[in-house]
Amino acid sequence: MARDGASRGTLTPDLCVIGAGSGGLSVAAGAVQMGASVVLIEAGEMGGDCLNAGCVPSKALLAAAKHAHMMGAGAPFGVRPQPAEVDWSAVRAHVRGVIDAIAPHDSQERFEGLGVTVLRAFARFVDDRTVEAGGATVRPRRFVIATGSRPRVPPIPGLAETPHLTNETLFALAEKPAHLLILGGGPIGMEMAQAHRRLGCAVTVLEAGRALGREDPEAAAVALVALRAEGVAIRENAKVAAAAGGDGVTLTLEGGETVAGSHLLVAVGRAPALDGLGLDAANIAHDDRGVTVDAGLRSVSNRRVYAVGDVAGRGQFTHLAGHHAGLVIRSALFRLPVKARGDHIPRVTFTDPEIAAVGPSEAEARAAHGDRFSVARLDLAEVDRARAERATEGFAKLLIGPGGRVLGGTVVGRGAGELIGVVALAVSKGLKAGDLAGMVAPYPTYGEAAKRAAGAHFAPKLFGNPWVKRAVRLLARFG
Ligand SMILES: Cc1cc2nc3c(=O)[nH]c(=O)nc-3n(C[C@H](O)[C@H](O)[C@H](O)COP(=O)(O)OP(=O)(O)OC[C@H]3O[C@@H](n4cnc5c(N)ncnc54)[C@H](O)[C@@H]3O)c2cc1C
Ligand SMILES: NC(=O)c1ccc[n+]([C@@H]2O[C@H](COP(=O)([O-])OP(=O)(O)OC[C@H]3O[C@@H](n4cnc5c(N)ncnc54)[C@H](O)[C@@H]3O)[C@@H](O)[C@H]2O)c1
Repeated sequence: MARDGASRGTLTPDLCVIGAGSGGLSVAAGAVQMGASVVLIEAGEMGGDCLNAGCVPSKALLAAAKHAHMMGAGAPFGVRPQPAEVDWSAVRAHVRGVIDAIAPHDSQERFEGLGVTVLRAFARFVDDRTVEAGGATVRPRRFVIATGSRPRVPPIPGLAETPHLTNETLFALAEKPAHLLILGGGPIGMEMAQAHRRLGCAVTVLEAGRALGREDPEAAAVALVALRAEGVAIRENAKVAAAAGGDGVTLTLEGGETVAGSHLLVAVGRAPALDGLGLDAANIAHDDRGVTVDAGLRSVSNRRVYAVGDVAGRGQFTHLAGHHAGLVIRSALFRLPVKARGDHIPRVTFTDPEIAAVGPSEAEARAAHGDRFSVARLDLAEVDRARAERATEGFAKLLIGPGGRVLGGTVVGRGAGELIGVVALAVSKGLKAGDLAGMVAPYPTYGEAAKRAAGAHFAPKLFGNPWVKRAVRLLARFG
């Protein structure tokens, strides 16, 4: 079967999906299995950013780093610690091996086996209903743009000419950085800072504002204390004015101070991948967040077109792209009305301790609900499993709105990413604090934290309440 578009002529499928990353693959797999004809166009590697240069390699690298860290951290458990010896090329092979193990699931062969026509070429709109890719012309009933995002490189004088890494090159780096400078203290910057530090690199993060600035500030503080204690140098409010190469990299801060390192990773956010796609030829409105879509993820200016994932401008997560895919399938194939909500989409930053959240920030919830809003929280120091594992730093915090409804929450600590699932379910289904408090969580698990945080919401009403005490005494008289 041809792997580019050259021999295919004009194709007229139900759906043409542009981009075979998290969003595009989910749309294509779902749609073809429901009977739609699908053309999927991918210019680069099948699997997109998540598999090749994002979630998968970053979490695999963090896993290796965690092992190295644990070897040096046995003392409190009565286990003699050993300094870890890191074999950088073996760590690389581990990361590659994890990608290779997942790749078949996203492969051209698997999708062709499902009945999808896969074109390995760069797609470009030539008019409002036609895309060209390689030698093929595609005129589908509907388009789904799923082209993702690319790393943003800020216009710092000298940076373009200075050798620097991004997520696209970091995981293939052959040599171990002696001193990794990281521009940007968001999720990519902080996850990679901890991974490299634990694998034996010196690491300095230069963040223009507040590190982990999108997280709950109290939760971010817990993670930042841990990272600093491990030796990650984190410089906040650090404005880089110039960059220069040579023997390594030198960054000059506003004010003149210089910071030097062996390598530089740029992780200052993402830009939608729309270059060369020909959106203007197709009357597809777009801005610097991505394709301009309505609540149903449909282009506001070309109704044949949907956008999903990073390029839809509503957040950058694999699970969000997957969620978008489900909505678009419902809309494009079954013509059902759909509305993309954001309030129930969880987010996790995989530092150790992890930070996980869903719903609005505490400040947003307070502004929206005033007196009818409250916070219920539990410190992990009160959870027996956390005590047993000496992982007591952190907390679970629930945001509770009118009528006891769970609006969202934040968990910071070991396993926070697993714990947030139940809070996300509560938000998505409109559950109340009483529902979470009534859940039976197995003992001893971190899962108790969400239940007991919800319980803390009721404790003053139940335990400090003279009416409750009076009722109990009264009922006791009846034997
Ligand atoms: C370092 C890093 C770590 C991350 N970790 C996590 C995490 O732990 N959890 C999480 O949920 N998210 C994480 N993300 C975010 C996640 O990777 C993205 O949100 C997700 O990949 C978005 O999926 P997508 O389908 O929108 O785009 P992508 O996966 O980027 O796929 C887009 C595809 O479109 C192709 N393409 C682009 N233009 C064209 C064109 N004109 N023609 C044909 N093909 C084209 C590209 O080659 C690419 O394969 C991470 C991202 C990074 C960078
Ligand atoms: N665990 C996850 O789910 C995960 C992990 C990594 C990435 N991602 C996704 O990828 C997205 C992109 O991550 P990111 O960390 O690149 O971006 P980000 O936008 O989340 O964070 C970028 C950080 O860089 C800082 N910054 C911007 N310009 C700067 C400059 N010139 N100098 C110094 N600092 C500067 C910002 O203040 C911000 O703190 C995330 O928002 C997230 O959606 C998710």
